[in-house]
Order: sequence, then structure tokens, then C-alpha cells
Amino acid sequence: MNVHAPGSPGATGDSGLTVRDLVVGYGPVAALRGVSLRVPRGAVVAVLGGNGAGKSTLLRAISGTLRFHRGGIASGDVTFDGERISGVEPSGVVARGVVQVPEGRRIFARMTVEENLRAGALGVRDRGANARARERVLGLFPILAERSRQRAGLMSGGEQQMLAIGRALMAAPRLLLLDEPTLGLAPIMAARIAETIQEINAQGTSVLLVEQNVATALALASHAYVLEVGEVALSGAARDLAGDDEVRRRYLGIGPDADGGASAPGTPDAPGTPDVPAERRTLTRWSA
Ligand SMILES: Nc1ncnc2c1ncn2[C@@H]1O[C@H](COP(=O)(O)OP(=O)(O)OP(=O)(O)O)[C@@H](O)[C@H]1O
Repeated sequence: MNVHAPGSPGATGDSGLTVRDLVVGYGPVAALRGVSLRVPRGAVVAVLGGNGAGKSTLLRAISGTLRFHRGGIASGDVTFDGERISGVEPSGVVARGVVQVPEGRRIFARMTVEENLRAGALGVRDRGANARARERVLGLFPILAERSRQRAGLMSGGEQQMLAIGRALMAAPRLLLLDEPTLGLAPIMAARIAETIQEINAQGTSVLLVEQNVATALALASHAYVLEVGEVALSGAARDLAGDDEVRRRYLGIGPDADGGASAPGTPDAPGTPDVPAERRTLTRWSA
């Protein structure tokens, strides 16, 4: 069993993303208290945790967007492929290959689908790269071609999520930061998004995935970190975490000691008789 707590970066070397001892605050509010993690090149890594654990803050610290939320890095650093990106402007982080899809999609609702996609490619000067990115996005999401002239705000939640991911891919990222991509989606649409994340990764893009849906995240990722009140409470190979009795009991509501829903909405009333499919259960606080 490789599950360990608290987590330290598992892999070594400079390729991919390395977050070291990151301390982040919003004024007096400490949101991250010494978080370290690795996303090796080519990997899908998941960050799990309940509301307020610091997941979005971590992504903002990586993408350089903390200041838009009146937050700041107090100490620690972030490197990507050996180059420091903490302290770099958001556009500079994008130019270095790291692109975030923020929570809540944040598409430009009044603009068309096509205009949204073009906005994602604003920093890309190379026409060939632009055309390749467009081809890739429309291959992944044919609906975006069909709806190219439609106002983005009129699409369904799942289609808007596709557009948000497609817009991010227009910048041809090497690392995609995804904040709760399945949140609020119908199960069939959430499954479709999960499949697409796999496909995007198979095409060579690394993914750092923030998710409250533990089952989905552990199925997609090779490695996962559990954040608890701004700290890494647990980390390890996704397979090990998914098989870990405590994770299964606390986060998935599975196993002989499942606590009957005291800490996890959707856990079965009686062990072994789940009333909600495991993939629909979400993470709640690690309240030992
Ligand atoms: N703009 C902000 N100003 C002040 N405090 C903030 C701000 N954004 C987040 N926080 C605080 O920082 C902590 C971490 O929040 P964060 O949004 O990163 O958590 P999260 O794990 O993404 O939760 P959620 O799933 O609810 O989005 C929380 O205590 C939150 O209240």
C-alpha cells in the first residue's frame, strides 16, 4: 500500500508540474498551508477534497489568477518543465503551456461558440498550430462545429462545459487545469466529459483534475491528493486510494464499516444496500 499522509511529491525530476510547499492566503485567511504535489508529464492527477479545502485556490496559484480573487502566494513555488511559473502573469503561464478551465465554466455567454473558441486562441500566433488546435477541438466536440454560430449562453450546461474545455484547448496546452468539470451535470453528460478527459490525455496533454466526485476522479487519474483544510491529508496511486478501506468508507460509502451517511451524503443507510450509485457520491469533509 503506497497511500501515505501527508503527501510529498512522489516523482522526482523537472518535467511536468511541481508545486513546492505552497502557502497561500486571502488577506488574513490561510487557504493553503504548505501544499506540495507533482503532475508528471503525460499524467492525469486528481485533487480531491470537500468544500473549502483549497482546491480552487491551488489551481489559481498555478495559473497565476490568485490576484483576481485578492489572494497571494506567501511562500513556496510552482515550476513547469523546470521553469518557475509562480509570480508569472496569467497570460505568461498560458504561453508556457498551462491553461485553466475555471470552475463554473465562465464561457462568454453573449458571444457565439466560434467567438469563444477564437478567444481561446488569442495568444497563438502560429496559424498552423491554430488550425491543428481547432481541428482537435472540433474532433473532440463535434457539437461545437454544429453550434458555431449559436450564442454560447443558450447551450446546455454540458455543452457549455465542452466549450470551456474546447476554448482552453485552443491555446494548445501541455497541461490542462480542470476545476470541477462534471459539477452540476447529468450523469450521462458527466460520463461523456470524463471520457473526453481521457481522450485529451491520450492525445498527449497532462491533466490536473479538481473533483468532488471521488469515483470519477480516481477512475481517471493515476495519482491523487486529498486536500483537507489547506493541507495534503493523503496522497497516493489512485488505484491504492480507491482500494484503501478508509477512503472507501469515508469517501465512497463502501465497505463493512461504512458509517451510514453520518459524514457522506448519499452513503447507504445500511451497508451493502447503496441507494445512490457510487459514481454519484461526492466527497465530504475528512472528519476523523
Ligand atoms: N476570494 C476569496 N477571499 C477570501 N477567502 C477565500 C476566497 N476564495 C476562497 N477563500 C477561502 O479559502 C479557502 C479555500 O477555498 P477554495 O475555494 O480554494 O476551496 P475549494 O476546495 O475549491 O472549495 P469549493 O469546492 O467549495 O470551491 C476557504 O476557506 C475559502 O473560504
